[in-house]
Amino acid sequence: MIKTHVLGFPRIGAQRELKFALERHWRGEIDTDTLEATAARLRAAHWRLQQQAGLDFVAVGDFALYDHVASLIQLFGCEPARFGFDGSEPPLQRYFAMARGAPTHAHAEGCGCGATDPQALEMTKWFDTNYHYLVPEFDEATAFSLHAERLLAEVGEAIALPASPKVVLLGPVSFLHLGKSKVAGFDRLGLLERLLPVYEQLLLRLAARGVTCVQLDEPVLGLDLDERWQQALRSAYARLATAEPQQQLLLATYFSPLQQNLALACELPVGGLHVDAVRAPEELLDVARRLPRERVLSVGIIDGRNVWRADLDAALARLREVLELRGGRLWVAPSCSLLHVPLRLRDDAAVDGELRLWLAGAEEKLDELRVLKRALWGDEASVAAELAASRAARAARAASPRVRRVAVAERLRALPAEADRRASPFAVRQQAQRERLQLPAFPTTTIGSFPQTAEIRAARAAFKRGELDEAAYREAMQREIALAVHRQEELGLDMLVHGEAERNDMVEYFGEQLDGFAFTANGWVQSYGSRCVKPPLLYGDVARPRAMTVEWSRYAQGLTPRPMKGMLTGPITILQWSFVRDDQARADTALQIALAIRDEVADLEQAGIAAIQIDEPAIREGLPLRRAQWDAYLGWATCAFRIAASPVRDDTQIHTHMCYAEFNDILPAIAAMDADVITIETSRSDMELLRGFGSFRYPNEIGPGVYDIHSPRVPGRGEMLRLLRKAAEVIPADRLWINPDCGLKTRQWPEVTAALKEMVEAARELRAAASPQGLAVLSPS
Ligand SMILES: CN1c2c(nc(N)[nH]c2=O)NC[C@@H]1CNc1ccc(C(=O)N[C@@H](CCC(=O)N[C@@H](CCC(=O)N[C@@H](CCC(=O)O)C(=O)O)C(=O)O)C(=O)O)cc1
Ligand SMILES: N[C@@H](CCS)C(=O)O
Ligand SMILES: [Zn+2]
Repeated sequence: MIKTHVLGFPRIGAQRELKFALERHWRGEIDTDTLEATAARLRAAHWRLQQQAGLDFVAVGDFALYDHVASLIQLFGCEPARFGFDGSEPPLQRYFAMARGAPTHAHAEGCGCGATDPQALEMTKWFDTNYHYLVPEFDEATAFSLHAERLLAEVGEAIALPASPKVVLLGPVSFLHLGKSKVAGFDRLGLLERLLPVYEQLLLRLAARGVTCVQLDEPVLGLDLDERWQQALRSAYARLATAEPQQQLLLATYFSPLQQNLALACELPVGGLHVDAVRAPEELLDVARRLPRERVLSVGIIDGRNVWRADLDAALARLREVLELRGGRLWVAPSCSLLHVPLRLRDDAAVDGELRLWLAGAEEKLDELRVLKRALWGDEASVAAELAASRAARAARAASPRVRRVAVAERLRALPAEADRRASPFAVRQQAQRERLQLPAFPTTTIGSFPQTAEIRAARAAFKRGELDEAAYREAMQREIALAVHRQEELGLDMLVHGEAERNDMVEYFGEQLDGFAFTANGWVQSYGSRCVKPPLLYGDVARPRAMTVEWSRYAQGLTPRPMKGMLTGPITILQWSFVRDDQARADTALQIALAIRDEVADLEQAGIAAIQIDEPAIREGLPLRRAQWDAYLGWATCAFRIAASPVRDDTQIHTHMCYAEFNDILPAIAAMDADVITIETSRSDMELLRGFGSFRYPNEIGPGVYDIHSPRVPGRGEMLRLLRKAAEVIPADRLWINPDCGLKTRQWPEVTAALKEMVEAARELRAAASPQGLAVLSPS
């Protein structure tokens, strides 16, 4: 029996209905019922799409108002004690308090309650994707209890449709693995025994509600697991297998090969196993042979991480091989949840007719599953037209003259060996840059963006609708830039930025201007909570037809005698946050982007810009999930960065910026990027992340973030000074810069000016404290 299903579906809505409803709710404009009604409408619409495509189940439990891991924290009753919930608060209020750090009661001015609002749960990247989940917090006191009302209500909605629900949950071992031990040395795996009974209760409740299939995602099977975590999987599933009454448990893995966990995954006593046959095609037949015959094998054959139309002939051939080995009990699915692709692409107004045919968003992928199922049922004739259309579209893409540019390949081939090296070592460059820039000790700067105000977005929306002409749009953006420059001068910042007003997004903006990229009108993908991104589509060889940022930077520099940092996004971040071609190695694509950025760097220097920042926040996120592949990736990724960064003179200062990262994993690679200055996100870790840079003796200059930009809270200079003193314990003071953690685009101007004022004051106090004895008083070296 061949069945089709999805592991999860996008939830934000084709017109971002969920985003707008959430933001209205947070502004107090709509109540909980109205928000919930929007969410229910979206779920029903998405289930209908799944039904229309003939899926055997609709996915339930994949929907979340903010994040599916945060939903599990509530489902399992392990909201961290630090939030101080007393049980009287409505669940949704607690949910958003955890997600956003919002106060549990509105502090009136001078309400005197003395409480500091708890910080939101930490956000971190979901494996190697651009989606952020909220990190569960565990300690010895963590207890679990079942709060299944919301999930059971969603199951009820699906049954009422009527549809057959398959409930999708993160499995117990991945849930613990993805969480964080809040106390040093606390072993969260020890909580498994407490957690499993709650999973058992849940399975019973779901069975009682008529749910016959539960998908338990254990993506940690794609990681290098030590024996303890492997053993945890064994004992967890041995126990869940005995839960009565049994429904079919489908264990799902994705994003990465199983490798040393393959035998384990095949042995676990569950009803079925889903594997990612896109990321690990080489393992499929091995799994098909090993998995006991009575179990379901779910083959993730449609790429859930990318937007290209599938090669259905190849997929059918693979699936038939599996069928031959196993007989029936074959399920067909996308490789992972479709959360990571836009809902619909084939009618996107911004994509030209030729390119549209090459694409498949979530809805189009459902259709591909429909075609595959019919063909596998032996009814290939009924889908012959669809198969032919798919074949023709793939062939057209492969043959399209838009994909290949001979000059790009030739330029890469001819690139001199020294193209990824600066002319002189850092010490020589540092001297030249100090002479040119004349900055004070502890120079202050920001990461690039200033608030993307409603006015900025409205002006851009009007420009895109054709209601504002190009000259008027340019003037509007120049006014914003002038405002940002003026405010920075008033604040007394040392190295200025133009504020990125003209950018819709730090990646999409470049995608819109580079050849080889297309962009969508509505290809939104959730990044976190209500925030979305529209990843550009990188379909062909990359070239830069003209300068992309120079005019804005030149304009901004013309407004001030202080140095203005040019602002670019690096090749790996552009690669990682775009939907990239699947017909050539990612490394080759990265090098092509690097050449385009290199030309922009050279043009900025030519325009008199003395410092150029090349952001690479996604370099850590792009790290393969298996350590054995790290060196190869880091080799080409750092090379791509250096190619972009190296065409400049010694006295042009190259900055890079990274946020979100467990930097310590990749310190040698960060050093190998050889940026003159790196700014990093460190404030939320209380500078602990910086220690690695200290012990590694990171050789160049560093700006450890001194305040968290994710919160509207304005930190005092005392807090910043404390962090800076901690930083100076590990980094020589003459190499320290002072800056926020990341860009300020999501913040409001009043918070920004207040926080930066404190930051500049902190720098002044530090300078005063450091003289006349010299900076050495602050520094260990
Ligand atoms: C640093 N981060 C980024 C990641 N990935 C990227 N591709 N870019 C990033 O910056 N990954 C990690 C983090 C994630 N962080 C964020 C932070 C903020 C957002 C965000 O605010 N997204 C916006 C959409 C941004 C955008 O594209 N804006 C466009 C369109 C704006 C829009 O919605 N226009 C309205 C009309 C507006 C009006 O009339 O007032 C419309 O079209 O209806 C623009 O500025 O032109 C979001 O709203 O979610 C994302 C990730
Ligand atoms: N220059 C970008 C970096 C974000 S990671 C910004 O400031 O928004
Ligand atoms: Zn950042």
